Amino acid sequence: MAQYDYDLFVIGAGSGGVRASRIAASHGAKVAVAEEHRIGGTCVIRGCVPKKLLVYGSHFAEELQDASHYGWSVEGMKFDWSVLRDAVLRDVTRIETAYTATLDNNKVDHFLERATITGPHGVKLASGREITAKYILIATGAWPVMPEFDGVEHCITSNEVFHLEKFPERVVIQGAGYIAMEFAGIFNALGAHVTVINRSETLLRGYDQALRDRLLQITMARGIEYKFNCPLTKVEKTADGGLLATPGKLEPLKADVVLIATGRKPKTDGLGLESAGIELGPRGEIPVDDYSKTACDSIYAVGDVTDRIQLTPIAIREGHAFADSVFGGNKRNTVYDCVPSAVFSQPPLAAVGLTEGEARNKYGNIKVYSADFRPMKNVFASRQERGLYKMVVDANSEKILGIHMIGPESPEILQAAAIAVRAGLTKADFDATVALHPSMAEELVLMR
Ligand SMILES: Cc1cc2nc3c(=O)[nH]c(=O)nc-3n(C[C@H](O)[C@H](O)[C@H](O)COP(=O)(O)OP(=O)(O)OC[C@H]3O[C@@H](n4cnc5c(N)ncnc54)[C@H](O)[C@@H]3O)c2cc1C
Ligand SMILES: NC(=O)c1ccc[n+]([C@@H]2O[C@H](COP(=O)([O-])OP(=O)(O)OC[C@H]3O[C@@H](n4cnc5c(N)ncnc54)[C@H](O)[C@@H]3O)[C@@H](O)[C@H]2O)c1
Repeated sequence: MAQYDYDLFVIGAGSGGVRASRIAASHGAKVAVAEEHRIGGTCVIRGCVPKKLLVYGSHFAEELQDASHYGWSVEGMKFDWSVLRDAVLRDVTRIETAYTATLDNNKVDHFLERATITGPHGVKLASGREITAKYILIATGAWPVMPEFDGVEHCITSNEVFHLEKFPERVVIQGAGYIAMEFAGIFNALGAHVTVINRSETLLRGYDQALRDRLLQITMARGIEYKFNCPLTKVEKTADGGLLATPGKLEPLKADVVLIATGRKPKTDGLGLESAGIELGPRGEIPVDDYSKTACDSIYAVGDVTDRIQLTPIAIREGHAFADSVFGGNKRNTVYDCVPSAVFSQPPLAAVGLTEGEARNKYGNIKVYSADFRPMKNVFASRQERGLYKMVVDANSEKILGIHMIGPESPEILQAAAIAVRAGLTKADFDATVALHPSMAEELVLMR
C-alpha cells in the first residue's frame, strides 16, 4: 500500500495551484486540490478576467462618443449595469467550468472545501476528512487589507465590486494602486462621479514618474477627483441609504459605494503552518527558497501567498516550475527580471524593466529617449489626450534597461517590446527596425 494518499496535495485552485496540479499530474503524480471558494481563484473569479471585461464594457462610452466623427449616429444610447454585470459573471462561470474540466481531464481530484495543514504530510478538510500527501503545495493567494477607521464595515473591496446590485452614481475609492486606478477608470467611463482618496501624493508606486504624472493629468481632465494626503477617517450610513465618507480633516463626501483598495496580503490565517514549523515573514508572507520550498522539506508555496510579485503569470510560472522540479526531473526556478506589467487604467499604462529613476540610481550614466504624441484616433475625435513612450538605455552599452508606455492599447504593444528588452537588444536595434505605419506602436522605433 502507498505510504501516502497522494503524491501532491495542493491547497488553493487559483492561478498557481491549478497550473501546478495539472503539470504534476502530467508528470505522473497522483494529485488532489482543495478550493474553499471557486475553482479559478482570484484571477478568474474576482480579478484580472472580470476586471478586464468591465474595462472593455466601459470603453464603449468613449467609442460611442467618438462615433459621430466617423459618420455614425447612435440614438437612444443608454447603459444598463445589470446587463454588463450579469454577462461578466456568466463568463466567469464559463471559465470556472473550463478550469474544472482541465483538472478532471488530468485526473486531479478536487475537493470544494477549505483545507488546513496538520503536519509536514497532513491536511484536514473542512468536512473533517484527514488526507496524507508526500508533498503539499500552498497556493492560497492573498486577501484585501482593510485599514482601521470608524465605519469600515460599510465599505467594499474588489471581492464585492463585481456584484453591485445597482450602478453607483458616486464612488469613493481609497488607495491609488492597481485596483484603485483600474476601477476609477471603469466607473468614471461608465458615468459615475469618482473620487480617489490617498494617504500620500503618490499613485502607482513603482511606475515611471512621467507616466504617472500623465495619467493623473488625463484622468483629472476626464473628471476623476483626487484627494491626496488624507486617508479616510470615517464612513457613515445616511438616512437615505447612502454613505458619507470623510477623508482626513476634509469635508465629508456623499457616496453610493466606498471601495477600499489598499493592497492585498498573503492568505495564511488559520492555515496550520505552525504544525509544520513554518513561520511567516515580515510582510505576512510564507518564506520560500528559489525553488518555492518552505522551511519544511515536504511543503512548497507559490503565488501571492509568497508575496514575490502579485501577478497571475508569476503565480503560474512558479506553480509550473515547482511541478517540473519536484515531479518532472527538471529542477528549475522562476526568473523575476524583465517582468512586464500593466495597469488597465484609462488610458492604460504598461512597463518592463527599470524606470528612469531606478536606472539612474543603478547605472548612473543612462540615456532616455521618448515619444510624446497624440494618437491619430484622438486627433480625429478632437480628444486632447497624448500618449507617452519612454525608453531607458545604459549609455555605455546602449542596452535597453526599460520601456514605459501610457496610451491606448499600450499593454498590447508592450508585451512584444518586452521580448526585445528581455533579449538584451539595444536602441540601435529598434532604430534599425522599419516603422509599421500608421500605428501607435511605430513610435517605439521612432523615439528620440
Ligand atoms: C481585482 C484584481 C485584479 C487583478 N488584475 C490582474 C491583472 O490584470 N493581471 C495580473 O497579472 N494580475 C492581476 N491580479 C492579481 C492576480 O489575480 C493574482 O496575482 C493571482 O490570482 C495569484 O494567484 P495565486 O494562485 O497565488 O492565488 P489565487 O488566484 O488567489 O488563488 C488562491 C485560491 O486559494 C483558495 N484558498 C485560500 N485559502 C484556502 C484554503 N485554506 N483551503 C482551500 N482553498 C483556499 C482561494 O479561495 C483561491 O481560490 C488582480 C487581482 C485583483 C484582486
Ligand atoms: N493590472 C494588474 O496587473 C493588477 C490589477 C489589480 C491588482 N493587481 C495585483 O493586486 C495587488 C493588490 O492591488 P492593490 O491596488 O490593492 O494594491 P497596491 O499595492 O497596488 O496599492 C495599494 C494602495 O493603497 C495605499 N495604501 C496602503 N495602505 C493604506 C492605508 N492603510 N491607508 C490608505 N492607503 C493605503 C497605497 O499607498 C497604494 O496606493 C497589486 O499589488 C497587484 O500586484 C494587479
